[in-house]
Amino acid sequence: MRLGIYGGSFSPIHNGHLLLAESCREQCQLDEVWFLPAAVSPLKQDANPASNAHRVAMLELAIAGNQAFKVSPIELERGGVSYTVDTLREVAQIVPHAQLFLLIGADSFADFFHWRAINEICELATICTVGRPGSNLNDWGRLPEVLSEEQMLQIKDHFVEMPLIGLSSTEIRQRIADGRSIRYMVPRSVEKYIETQHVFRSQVAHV
Ligand SMILES: Nc1ncnc2c1ncn2[C@@H]1O[C@H](COP(=O)(O)OP(=O)(O)OP(=O)(O)O)[C@@H](O)[C@H]1O
Ligand SMILES: O=C(O)c1ccc[n+]([C@@H]2O[C@H](COP(=O)([O-])O)[C@@H](O)[C@H]2O)c1
Repeated sequence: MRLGIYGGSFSPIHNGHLLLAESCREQCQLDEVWFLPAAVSPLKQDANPASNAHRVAMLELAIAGNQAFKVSPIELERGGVSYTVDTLREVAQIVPHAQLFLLIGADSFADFFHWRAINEICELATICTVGRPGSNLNDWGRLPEVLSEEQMLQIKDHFVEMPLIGLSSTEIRQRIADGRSIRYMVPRSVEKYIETQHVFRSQVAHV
C-alpha cells in the first residue's frame, strides 16, 4: 500500500491542509493519508497549540466520511519533540509493507535542511512537496550539500500541483481572537467545534 504521512501542528486544521492531502492522494496515487498531529513541532517549540484532545477532535471532524484519511496519534503518544525521522521509523514498523510518502508544504520544505536526519528521512519515505504562497519550491538553499542527486531528483519528481491557498492556522487563530469569521476557511464541523468548545479563546495572547 502507498501511505501518505502528513505531520503538522493542525492548530486548527484548515482547508489548505485538506486540499494538500487530497491533492497528494490523487497525484501520488496514495491508498491512505495519515494526519499526525505533532506533540511538539521541532522548529516551533515555543508555540502554544490547542490541546492534543482538541486538535485530534478537530482532525477527526475534518476528515469524517473520507475513507482514505486517518488520524494517527503516534506522535502525541510518543510525547516529547516530534522528529519526523522517529515517526517514519515507527510507521515503517507498524506497516512494514507500506511504501511511505511524506507530505510537506513549501514553507516547511524551506526549512528541510535543518530537520533531523534528512538523509534517513529520504531513505524511509518519498518526499512530496506542495506549493504555498510566500515560499519558493525552486529555492533549494543548502540541500544540494547534503542530499544526493538521486534524492533530489526523486523530490523534484514528486512536486504536487495544487491551487495556492493563502490560509494558515495562525491567521485563523488571529481571526478567532478578533471575533472575525472563519467560515469556509475550515470545515463547518470544525468551525462549530471551535465555537462550542471555546477553543483558542484562552489563547488570545498566543495567536
Ligand atoms: N495553505 C497551505 N498551503 C500549503 N501547505 C500548507 C498550508 N498550510 C499548511 N501547510 C503545510 O501543512 C503542514 C502542517 O502545517 P501547520 O499545521 O504548521 O499549519 P500552518 O497553517 O502552517 O500553521 P501555523 O500558522 O500555526 O504555523 C506543513 O507542511 C505546512 O507547510
Ligand atoms: O524532524 C524534524 O527535524 C522536523 C523539523 C520541523 C518540522 N518537522 C515536522 O514537520 C511537520 C510540520 O511542522 P510545523 O511546525 O509546520 O507544524 C510536523 O510534523 C513536524 O514534526 C520535523
